[in-house]
Amino acid sequence: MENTQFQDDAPLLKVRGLTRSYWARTGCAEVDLDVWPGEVLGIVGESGSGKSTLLSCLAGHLEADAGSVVQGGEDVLRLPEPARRRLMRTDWAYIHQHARDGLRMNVSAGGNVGERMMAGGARHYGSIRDTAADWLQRVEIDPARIDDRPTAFSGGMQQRLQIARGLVTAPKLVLMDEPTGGLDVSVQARLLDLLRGLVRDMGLAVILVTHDIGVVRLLADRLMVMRHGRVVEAGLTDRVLDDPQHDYTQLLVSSVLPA
Ligand SMILES: Nc1ncnc2c1ncn2[C@@H]1O[C@H](COP(=O)(O)OP(=O)(O)OP(=O)(O)O)[C@@H](O)[C@H]1O
Repeated sequence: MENTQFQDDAPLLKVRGLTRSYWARTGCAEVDLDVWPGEVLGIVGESGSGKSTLLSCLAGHLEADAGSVVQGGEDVLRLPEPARRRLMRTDWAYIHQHARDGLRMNVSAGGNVGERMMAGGARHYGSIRDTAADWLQRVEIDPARIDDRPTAFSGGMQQRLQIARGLVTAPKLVLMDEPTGGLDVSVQARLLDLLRGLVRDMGLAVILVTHDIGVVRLLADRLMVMRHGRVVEAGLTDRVLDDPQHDYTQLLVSSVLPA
């Protein structure tokens, strides 16, 4: 008989030994991490520390050289391509730094959200449109703009639309790559507030890559610090930021390192 107690206590995602090189250069090396349901794991490090390589391997945008990424007893890295794509369209979401990488710019705002619902099996046009309108409202976009294309939106609106598109299927896991990067400071603050509310309300598990300590302080429950492709320190966010153990983390926290 299966041990349900154990299953309830199991991490949502278990990553072991994830490694990816670019010829002789290390992208990320032997990364281990667990993500628990409903928690935000922040990954920080200076430019070139391997954050994007790690996230890209998890998302399947990049092939790992070694390691495993286990969800529900299955190694996601070894899924056949169609199953992997299905996972990314339904149970997982990826929020790109640049909204245009995660949106279809020549499709209406409602179409962008509806398309993802349809990939998850929704078929009824009326309810898809209603849900899309609800989601626009949820991310503070006027639902009257449902038929506008993202090209007519500001950068902040585009990012909020990308978030609506990603979250409409209530994914189990959201991978975020610098979700507030490249936006004005005031727009960033509003977006962070919105993200924090959505993460809390939906109980989302998130892996959040950023070089911005302020972003992880606000959003992340736990933190992992990377350097030269390896994890140098990990722990509860407050502990890592307020009492960093590793010299590199101390430098990072005191913002001496370049972004
Ligand atoms: N396509 C590539 N070809 C060769 N080397 C690469 C490539 N992409 C990344 N690298 C190297 O891998 C290492 C990790 O880079 P990565 O982009 O993952 O770091 P990062 O922490 O995400 O940096 P950033 O914050 O600037 O995006 C760096 O040494 C980088 O030069």
